[in-house]
Amino acid sequence: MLNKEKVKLGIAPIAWTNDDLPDLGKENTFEQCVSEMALAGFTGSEVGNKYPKDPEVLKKALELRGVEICNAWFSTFLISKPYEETEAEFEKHVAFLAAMGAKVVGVSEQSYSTQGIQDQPVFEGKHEMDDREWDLLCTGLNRLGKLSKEKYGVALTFHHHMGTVVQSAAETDRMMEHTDPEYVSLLFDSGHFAYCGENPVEMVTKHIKRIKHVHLKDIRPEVVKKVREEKMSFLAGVRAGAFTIPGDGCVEFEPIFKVLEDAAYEGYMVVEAEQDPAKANPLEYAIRARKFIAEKTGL
Ligand SMILES: O=C1C[C@@H](O)[C@H](O)[C@@H](O)C1=O
Ligand SMILES: [Co+2]
Repeated sequence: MLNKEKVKLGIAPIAWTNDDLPDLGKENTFEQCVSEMALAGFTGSEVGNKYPKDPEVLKKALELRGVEICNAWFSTFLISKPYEETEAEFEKHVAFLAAMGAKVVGVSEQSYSTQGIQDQPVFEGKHEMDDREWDLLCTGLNRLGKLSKEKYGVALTFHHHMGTVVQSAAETDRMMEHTDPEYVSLLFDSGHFAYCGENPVEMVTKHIKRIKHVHLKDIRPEVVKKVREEKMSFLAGVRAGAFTIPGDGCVEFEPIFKVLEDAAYEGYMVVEAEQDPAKANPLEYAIRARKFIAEKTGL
């Protein structure tokens, strides 16, 4: 059994309103989103664009609903911009998270990322880093992680992601190997490994000692096949329903939960399933996801 005191459950606002595709869920308000998260039985949330920027205002709205902020995405540009530029933005972001009481920050290297490019097939043309870029990335992550840990008590967790320089198992392994475990941990996202054809169970097993945040994301394999065959972009795939809640796709979650349980994982598991809210009612899917987690883990 996963330890109820140590493992908390969150859900990402991206199922209600998608910051990368603002027309998806534009009618859904911040209040509806966080109220429905609470109603479905989640106590943690990540941060969306509609969330109040003032930490006190946000805290009050969340406390009323028994929800807290557990993480927020941060895009780094360590291999394409001067380190200082990324650090200045990162520090503001981490200060906000620390004020909200979050324990981790989820970082993704977005230099040359194809994730937001509408007409770029997600399975083609991804940037491959050379040795110099690998060094810039890993050195930069260590520096950012040291800053967030030592100044704010927030752990840097790295999010591997489709269309980015760290997408595959080999790229994730290399990033982990060349960063300092003191300062850089992994944000394990089951959906992104499954999407690019990697085995999420192998990846969670290999990196469990350094995983400090988990995204529970599932994929619809028939949609991902279509994305590959029809050379669709990442965002076109999202619209078509490539992602869904855990238990609704082909990812095997039982062995993933078992690895987390055996390692006495402590931290958040966050349901993250961006899809069109007009087709997949966010409250309904949140309730289904919560039920699935309860059935499989006892949480
Ligand atoms: O953690 C994530 C944040 C999103 O913005 C992203 O595109 C999604 O796929 C994801 O895993
Ligand atoms: Co994710």
